Amino acid sequence: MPDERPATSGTAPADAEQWLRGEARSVHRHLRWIVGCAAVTGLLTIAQALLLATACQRLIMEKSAPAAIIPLAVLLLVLAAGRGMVAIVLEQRSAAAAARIKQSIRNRLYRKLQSLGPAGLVGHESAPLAETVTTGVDELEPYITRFLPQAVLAALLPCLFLLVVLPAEWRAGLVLLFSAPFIPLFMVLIGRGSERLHRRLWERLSRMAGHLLDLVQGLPDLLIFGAVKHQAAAVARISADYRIATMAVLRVAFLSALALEFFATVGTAVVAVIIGFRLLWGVLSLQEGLFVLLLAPEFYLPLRSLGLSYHARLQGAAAAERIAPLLYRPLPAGFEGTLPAATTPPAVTFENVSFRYGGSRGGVREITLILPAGGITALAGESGAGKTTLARLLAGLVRPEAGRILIDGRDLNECAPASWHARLAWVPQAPYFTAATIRENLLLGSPDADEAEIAAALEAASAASFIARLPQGLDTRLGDRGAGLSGGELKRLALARACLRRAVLLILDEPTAGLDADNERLVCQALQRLAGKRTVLLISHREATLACADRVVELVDGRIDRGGER
Ligand SMILES: Nc1ncnc2c1ncn2[C@@H]1O[C@H](COP(=O)(O)OP(=O)(O)OP(=O)(O)O)[C@@H](O)[C@H]1O
Repeated sequence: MPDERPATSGTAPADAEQWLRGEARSVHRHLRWIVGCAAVTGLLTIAQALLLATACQRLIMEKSAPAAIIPLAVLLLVLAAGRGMVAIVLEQRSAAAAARIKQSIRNRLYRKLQSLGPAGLVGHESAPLAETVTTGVDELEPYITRFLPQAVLAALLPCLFLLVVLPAEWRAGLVLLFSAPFIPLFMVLIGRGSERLHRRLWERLSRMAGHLLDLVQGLPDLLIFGAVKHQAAAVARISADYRIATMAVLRVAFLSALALEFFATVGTAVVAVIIGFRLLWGVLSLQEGLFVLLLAPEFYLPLRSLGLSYHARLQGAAAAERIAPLLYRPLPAGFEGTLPAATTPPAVTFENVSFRYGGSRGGVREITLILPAGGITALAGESGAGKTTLARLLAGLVRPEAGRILIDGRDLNECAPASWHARLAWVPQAPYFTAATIRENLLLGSPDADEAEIAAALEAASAASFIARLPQGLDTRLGDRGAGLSGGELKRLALARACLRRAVLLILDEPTAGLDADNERLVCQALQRLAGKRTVLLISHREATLACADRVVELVDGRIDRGGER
């Protein structure tokens, strides 16, 4: 069931692990089952030890016939089966709790990323973000399915065992009582060092993921430039870094397992020696001695398992440290406002707008410009002059550092990106296409469009003719990033997609790049038909395209060149 909770807001928790435990509380029904299973496991273990000790007492000390202990043996088998079933329920409940928590966190993360949009995610690279939403959320699972149940078992079972061992043989009970704290103590001491290692492991993993993504996307260029060997060496280096970081984490995990085994073994051995002497001196019955001896390893087992799952704790805590700040990342001020739905084209005013990438590079400066409602305003200028930046500012993909953009007099800064995006359509320089059919790609921004609307949009973007030539027409499947069509055809498809959207503002970045003169003329005619009902911002280097605009504004080095206006 989808999580209907709002994308997380408020102040970020100081301790990410505390946040994760808070999340676990949302599945308290499952957690109660886990605690119940832990208690039942403890009671069944005690009963098993008692039955086994009684059976041995009767067989060895009281020389009973084997047939006399058959009921005890049957009961033992029933208890063993009971323990197995409780273990299955425990596992099922922990897995169900983990699935619920993961689904809820993932939903909220997606919605948070959507609310933040590109403007709110400036400074975040996409590969680590994708890693956080996918692998990062998965890494919470061992924390919930292994560490949390083990922590409950480790808190409950040893106390339960001590309660029955102390009255039976208090000396052995004291050995258990005083040796037990060493296990969590060493677990924490060793674990502290490995927290840093876990963080380093994650950094290496995201670096490797980002590098591999770049590599796969740029493979054709790398092949042509003959840089594959060099890149292969870089991949080998990054993978080696990751391997070294993984080995360091595993070394600590093995070391901690060794320390835990050592204390548990020494503790059990001391209990065995005490019981041995007390049996020898005849002050303890075989039944009592065996009962205590059987419970000694069971006493350490939950503590040892907790120690072993400490690795899962660190892994989950490291993942929570990446997820919680993202979930609680504040929306930029004013992002919550919504623009009312509009059917008329807006008038847009740039008032002294400045933006520089990273606060220092490129961008635009002190732009004052009016895009009249329903008109076509074109931006011209040399490469790097700031045209795309202005389009990105208008689309709300980046926010002005100074100045304001007014939509029908309303500051764009005060509006949630989603309500603004619902009003616009845009054709970027490199439009996004996914591995799906042409129809699915066309319907990306307007899922309800019917056949007649699709046909009209394709006609307007002069895309109908080339689609008609494809054997499967609109049902032709495209590859990744639109593979299967030429650059010019993809441009026309992107334009058709923009026409299809019932938007009141169109932003077109080089819509005619890659088109021949005939198609360019057709697209310009279509644009003129679209204007009137839409405000259009058109970016182009081509004179024939610029000619269809009502007004051409020239950008030079990030500023408007008033002398170049046409
Ligand atoms: N992501 C970025 N990080 C840093 N600087 C950038 C970034 N994107 C663009 N710039 C810089 O901002 C300036 C304006 O870039 P912009 O893409 O707006 O130019 P443009 O006029 O659209 O160029 P073109 O016609 O080549 O597309 C350039 O100097 C560019 O180097």
